[in-house]
Amino acid sequence: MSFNNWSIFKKCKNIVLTEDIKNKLQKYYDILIRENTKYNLTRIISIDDVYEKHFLDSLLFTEAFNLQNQKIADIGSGPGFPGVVIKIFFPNTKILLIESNNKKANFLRTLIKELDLKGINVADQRAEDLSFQLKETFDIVISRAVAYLDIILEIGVQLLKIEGHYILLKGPRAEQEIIDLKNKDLKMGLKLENKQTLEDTGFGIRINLFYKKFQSTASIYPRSYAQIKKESK
Ligand SMILES: C[S@@+](CC[C@H](N)C(=O)[O-])C[C@H]1O[C@@H](n2cnc3c(N)ncnc32)[C@H](O)[C@@H]1O
Repeated sequence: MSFNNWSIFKKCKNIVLTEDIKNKLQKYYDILIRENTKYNLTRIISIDDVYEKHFLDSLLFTEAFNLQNQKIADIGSGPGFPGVVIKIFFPNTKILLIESNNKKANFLRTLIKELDLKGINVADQRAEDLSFQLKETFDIVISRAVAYLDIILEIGVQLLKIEGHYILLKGPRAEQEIIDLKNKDLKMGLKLENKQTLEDTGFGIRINLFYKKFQSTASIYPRSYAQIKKESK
């Protein structure tokens, strides 16, 4: 099965859709469907839905943020969203996919190998456990659909360089999640700089949040996952 509705990518004005990219996306789709029964990766399987609700959705934040050659950590990549899609469209970025589920991490390794992607690696660990080993290493930390805002910010904050950006691809509850933070972002050295509200593509409105790290984060963060979760809404 092949995809034809390329006009949906016109929503992303700063991307160039080359034949190589089109071929890689097709291959990505084929591998995803082939491996889905084994790894339980996604409930979205129709080709049009995967391209729009996974591939395109992983890229829309680039309308509000300039991607070039940054070093990026994608926390909880699952089937590779957004990290693998970013790598396909922005090959000069350097990406670490952090995925705590071993099976999914194995899928990501297979995907990277079969797509012949370079400058992208997989860590099958919890992001918070990498905090001090990879402290202030990344220009960008990004995450889609992994945890409530107060939890995901604490889990990944130490990985981010000072002046780096934490980008959260969130759903319609984002506004409430910001309220529930109760300034925890500022306490950790993060400030909300921009908010991008996108039209509903079937999952409700997408709200992308752009935080900037204005100072080093105190070493009490991240606390144990149990403690973070206990305090969360
Ligand atoms: C709902 S899936 C979302 C996957 C993908 N980002 C997407 O948008 O489709 C959440 C993923 O995050 C992973 N995950 C959850 N907590 C994590 C953590 N602390 N560190 C690394 N991965 C985590 C889970 O194993 C799961 O694969």
